[in-house]
Amino acid sequence: MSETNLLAQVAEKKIVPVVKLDRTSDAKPLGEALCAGGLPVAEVTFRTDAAEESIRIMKNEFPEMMVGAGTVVNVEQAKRALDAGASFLVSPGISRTVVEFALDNKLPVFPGTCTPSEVMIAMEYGLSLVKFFPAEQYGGLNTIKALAAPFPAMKFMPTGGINASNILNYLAFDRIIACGGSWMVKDSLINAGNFAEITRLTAEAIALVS
Ligand SMILES: O=C(O)C(=O)C[C@H](O)[C@H](O)COP(=O)(O)O
Repeated sequence: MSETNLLAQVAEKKIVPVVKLDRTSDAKPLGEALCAGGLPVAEVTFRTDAAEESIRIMKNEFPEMMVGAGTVVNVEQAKRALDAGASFLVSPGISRTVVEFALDNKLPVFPGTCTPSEVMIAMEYGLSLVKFFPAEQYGGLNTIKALAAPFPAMKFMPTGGINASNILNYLAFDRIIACGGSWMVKDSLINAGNFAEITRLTAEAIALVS
């Protein structure tokens, strides 16, 4: 998928569920739960060893899903994400080697930023969307508004501490195209196999932002 199409899809959905999977066997039911809730999107974080295979499983089982890799902190993980079929990469911070690998492989990449210098590094690479992480802890919407002002072409995807009670505040700012978050896909729900609750929270989140 081209970066333009991917950005359009992310902007349409407005939410990117950030997932941590301990077991690859949860990948299929989680994909099902997200699709059933109306949000066929997942950022599967490389915080666990299950990430690579889970991305592969979700892409195979649900070809319509937009499955990206999160917490990509080095090129080795970026390669594994590409090999598994990830549609995009997200990092908690900005790594030049990860961004260069993504650009060389035409894989959309959304690095984490929270300072003007980091946004400027993203701009040097021609990126048009960055993650703002950790959003709530770094001052939330007020900080994003101040940070966005000098960079009129840059769009932001805040992540960290966002949930059903504050997402609408973020999305009301037109430079924020989507928010990342784990509130509808909490580890505790996944590990308990409570996929019905994941579908319910996902549907609730989609209804909220629609
Ligand atoms: O691992 C990464 O690369 C991250 O960026 C961390 C996740 O984005 C946040 O953990 C999600 O934040 P919560 O919605 O507050 O759970």
